Amino acid sequence: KEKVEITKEQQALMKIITDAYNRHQIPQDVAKKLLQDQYSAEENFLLLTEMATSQVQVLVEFTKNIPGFLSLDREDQIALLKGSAVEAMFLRSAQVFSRKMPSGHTEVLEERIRKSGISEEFITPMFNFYKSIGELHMVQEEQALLTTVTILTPDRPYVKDQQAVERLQETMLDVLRKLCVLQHPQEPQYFARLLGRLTELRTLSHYHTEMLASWRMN
Ligand SMILES: O=C(Nc1ccccc1F)[C@H](C1CCCCC1)n1c(-c2ccc(Cl)cc2)nc2cc(F)c(F)cc21
Repeated sequence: KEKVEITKEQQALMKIITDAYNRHQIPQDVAKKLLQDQYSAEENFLLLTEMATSQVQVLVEFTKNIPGFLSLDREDQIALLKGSAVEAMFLRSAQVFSRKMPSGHTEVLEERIRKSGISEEFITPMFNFYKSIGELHMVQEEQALLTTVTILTPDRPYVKDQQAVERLQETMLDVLRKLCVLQHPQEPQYFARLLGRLTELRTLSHYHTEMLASWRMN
């Protein structure tokens, strides 16, 4: 049984990324807003556009703290941000949904989202994803690293130097793999499950344009 050990520099890398991830949170808490009031489909659509816009700004600030990201070709940095923005937003939504809340709050939140204006056909795949993320009970380091791995996806459209992105992603995947083994010793396939979520995330993100276009306005 090989002894898994996170090196000093991997520890430092994880701390930089996790601190940045926690620092660059969404200003106003969307879950709190949704729990406080019931909004019309139009108001919900507006709220979504506001949240998604602020999320992109948060993502740009966050990526500046990923060691090596700013050394990538400038145009590739933009291609990575554009290519991962929707996935990062669904990943953040899933993490918001999976947060521990007082009993009954998650059910109200789910109901408000179901009734927000999203068309029926997307509700099930979306909540299946949110629940599969919730079941992982990720620690914040894993959440931060998973978002980082998502951003550093080499095969995004228009990325020129895919090798450079691949090297960075490999670095993050190595830390994430070790962290998973150490955090979930009783579940050797945990890391594989985690990466499997990224496939589900990509599929969900393909629906994004249609989800917006089919928003049920009264
Ligand atoms: O604000 C949102 N997500 C979000 C965006 C950026 C940062 C953080 C976020 F949570 C929207 C709201 C918007 C207002 C109407 C209800 C859904 N949202 C989604 C979501 C995201 C995108 C599509 Cl196309 C359909 C639903 N899933 C959510 C799950 C939650 F637990 C949650 F609290 C909010 C959620």
